[in-house]
Amino acid sequence: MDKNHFIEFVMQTGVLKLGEFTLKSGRQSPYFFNAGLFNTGAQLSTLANGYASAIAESGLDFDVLFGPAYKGIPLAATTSVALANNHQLDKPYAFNRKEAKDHGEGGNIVGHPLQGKVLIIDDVITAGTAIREAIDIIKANGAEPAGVVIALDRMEKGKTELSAIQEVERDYGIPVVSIISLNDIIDYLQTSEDEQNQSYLSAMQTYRQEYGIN
Ligand SMILES: O=P(O)(O)OC[C@H]1O[C@H](OP(=O)(O)OP(=O)(O)O)[C@H](O)[C@@H]1O
Ligand SMILES: O=C(O)c1cc(=O)[nH]c(=O)[nH]1
Repeated sequence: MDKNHFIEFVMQTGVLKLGEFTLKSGRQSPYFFNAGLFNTGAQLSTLANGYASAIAESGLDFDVLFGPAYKGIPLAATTSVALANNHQLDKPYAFNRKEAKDHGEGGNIVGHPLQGKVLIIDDVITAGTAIREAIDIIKANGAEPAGVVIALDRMEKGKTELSAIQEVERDYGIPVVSIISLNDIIDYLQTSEDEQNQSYLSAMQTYRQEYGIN
């Protein structure tokens, strides 16, 4: 699936919405990507195929897929299925509990132990907080991060003039692979014949000027 088809897919499913939203970072954004709305088997299958292709094309070497709670959980589970079905890559996966369990098997990692090189799979990166927390969990378990795969790179500044993603790549020496970026969404809106889409374009461009890296 190319980038424009992926954008059509996320707009049709309501995952990508244009409007007014408050982000985890406190930023007021004219768009929001809610991966929780990939909520049918067919949608998850299409999404997982997209992630699996991005992983296979990246050539990233890893031992375990890790989906940070909560929205990373179905992403890791379904992408591991797509990697096995489409790419003959049978990789183990894991996810964390946000609150540690103190009975039964205990702990806060579910699935395969975090060992060796761990590939993080998540929905979006804005300021990078969630990814840094995921890397801390991987390191606390004695494993090392191998890279990050996300659906949407919002291309926003992190703590410096670099993007949050560039800072993660610099600080941890790992690649971040994304299916689409903010620039792809703006390009798509620019060529869209839908008047409502067109009307959000200037808000998107203003937001990119304020928080974006270019
Ligand atoms: O780069 P950041 O500024 O950290 O923002 C992006 C993160 O915020 C959301 O997760 P959230 O922590 O809200 O958890 P959820 O998966 O439980 O919705 C989203 O799923 C990303 O992981
Ligand atoms: O920055 C966030 O909190 C955020 C942005 C976005 O597009 N989607 C999301 O789930 N969280």
